[in-house]
Amino acid sequence: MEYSRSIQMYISQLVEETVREVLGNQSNSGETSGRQKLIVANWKMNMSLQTITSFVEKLTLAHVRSDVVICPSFPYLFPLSELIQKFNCDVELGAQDLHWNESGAYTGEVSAKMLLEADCHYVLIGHSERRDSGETDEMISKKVKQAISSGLKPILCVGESQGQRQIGKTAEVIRKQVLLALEGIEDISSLVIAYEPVWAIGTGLSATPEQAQSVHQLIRKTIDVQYGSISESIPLLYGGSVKPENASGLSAMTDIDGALVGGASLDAESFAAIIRGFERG
Ligand SMILES: O=C[C@H](O)COP(=O)(O)O
Repeated sequence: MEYSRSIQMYISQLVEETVREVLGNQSNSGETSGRQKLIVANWKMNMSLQTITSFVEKLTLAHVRSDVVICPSFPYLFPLSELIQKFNCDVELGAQDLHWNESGAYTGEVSAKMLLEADCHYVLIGHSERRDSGETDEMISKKVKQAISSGLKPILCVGESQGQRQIGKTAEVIRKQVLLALEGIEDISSLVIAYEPVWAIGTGLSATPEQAQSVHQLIRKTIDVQYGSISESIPLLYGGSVKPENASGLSAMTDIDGALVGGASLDAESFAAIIRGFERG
């Protein structure tokens, strides 16, 4: 009797060790990070007053569980905020940009204070479409500082071009973009980073989960070297042709904590399907 109990204990110990070993080896999938999934819609210069109403209504009915943020064009922030309250929709608002100064003679710009008044909690900074229009790393860094000091959560966008990837410069470009954007910033507890390879944006050509994971790992490592263990709590989103079909594959990667979705976020059903994909992954 005693003998069979110790065999049983030995077997269950062995099973436990094997399970631990298998899980330990699955560094790229299935591991629980403890980070809540965050799915962000970047509507860019799209939608209308009419379409945002039906969008919020449909998204509310989809009853998604993840943290969801919608970043509309500036004029839609206030009506969207009202719709979110009206339908009791569990999403937060983000802006697509901000200025680094508090106020002044900056025609066409929007301040952090104005975004907070419009009920924004997040703000995209350094999107490649803005970098393309002349936004420099220095401007991006000032915007990140302004967002953090004002109480907005910056979603810092980084990503390499196709040419940079082809000549093997991806790691160098990403590390540089991250470090320059965070130069002189001590408190990064509210930071979110989105990895968006430029060649995957709006092209239908998404990075594979493995390609994205390897850059996300590099970003986390870069933050770790500079800031230590807080790197483990920074949400890292992937963006670039995210669709319902590739969401769960991306989400299964250890360092992919959510998505920044462009085109596929314009339709409430496809956006909800992406959110569900991330919840499954
Ligand atoms: O901000 C979103 C990204 O630019 C991705 O856009 P996309 O999903 O249309 O490729």
